[in-house]
Amino acid sequence: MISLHSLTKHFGQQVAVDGLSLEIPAGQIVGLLGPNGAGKSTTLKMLTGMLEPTSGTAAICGHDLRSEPMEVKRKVGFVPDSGAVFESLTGLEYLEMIAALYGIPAGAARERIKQFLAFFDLGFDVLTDKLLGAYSKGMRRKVVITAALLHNPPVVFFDEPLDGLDANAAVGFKTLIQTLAREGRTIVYSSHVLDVVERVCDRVIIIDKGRVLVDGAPDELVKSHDAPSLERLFTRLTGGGDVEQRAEDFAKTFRA
Ligand SMILES: Nc1ncnc2c1ncn2[C@@H]1O[C@H](COP(=O)(O)OP(=O)(O)OP(=O)(O)O)[C@@H](O)[C@H]1O
Repeated sequence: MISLHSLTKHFGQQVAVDGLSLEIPAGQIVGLLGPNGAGKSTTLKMLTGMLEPTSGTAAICGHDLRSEPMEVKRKVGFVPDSGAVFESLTGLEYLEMIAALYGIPAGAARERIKQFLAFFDLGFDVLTDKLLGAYSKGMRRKVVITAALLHNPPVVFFDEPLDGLDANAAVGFKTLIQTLAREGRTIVYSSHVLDVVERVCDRVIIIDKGRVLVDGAPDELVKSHDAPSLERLFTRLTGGGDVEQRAEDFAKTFRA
């Protein structure tokens, strides 16, 4: 469903993504993890057509990123970590604009938007009474998630999707993505919240400096590395093994 072939991105001298090659089949929820600056967002931006690779390529549902960029965009939904939206539109104006870009008829789009509102337990007026710039962070995130899923894409990329969602919305969201995957959609989920990743994802890929460190089912990775949890495995692999000791030592420097 998603194939990466030596996907690479340089920013000047810096190598952000270093020859990633991966196969992700339909119906899988893949957690893409890595420390700050590892290359996660850059990878997702290339896979959604927002950044051009320096070399290598990828295919989504058989469509090549470079030669069929519009087909790729039709097949993917993306919730970026920035949560950026057009702040001078209302939520409804924004979602109707997104629906029009994907060629969804106005009536069908309105019905679908109402289903998302019901899922998030929101009234229709929240989409009409304010500009997006005045929305709370969680409300904006709900609109961005709706926008990413409105055209019913077979592949969805989430970059830190729970950021700003309240506990109820987060629980509903986790169930939603697990159900979407069971129905054959492919989900790539990038997050720093490792206990959620451990519970939700079928497969975890940890990258650092743009390269894959480990790739496998979370429980198997934890077992094969003899680690107590995914969080511990992550810190061990990414140079954070002594983080607690360093935090303790640093805290002592605050003593009067
Ligand atoms: N537009 C850009 N111009 C220059 N360098 C960039 C740009 N975008 C990303 N980088 C660099 O590429 C590297 C990878 O960044 P990226 O945002 O992909 O990391 P990340 O794994 O998503 O990190 P985080 O967990 O902090 O969000 C970083 O060193 C970053 O500074």
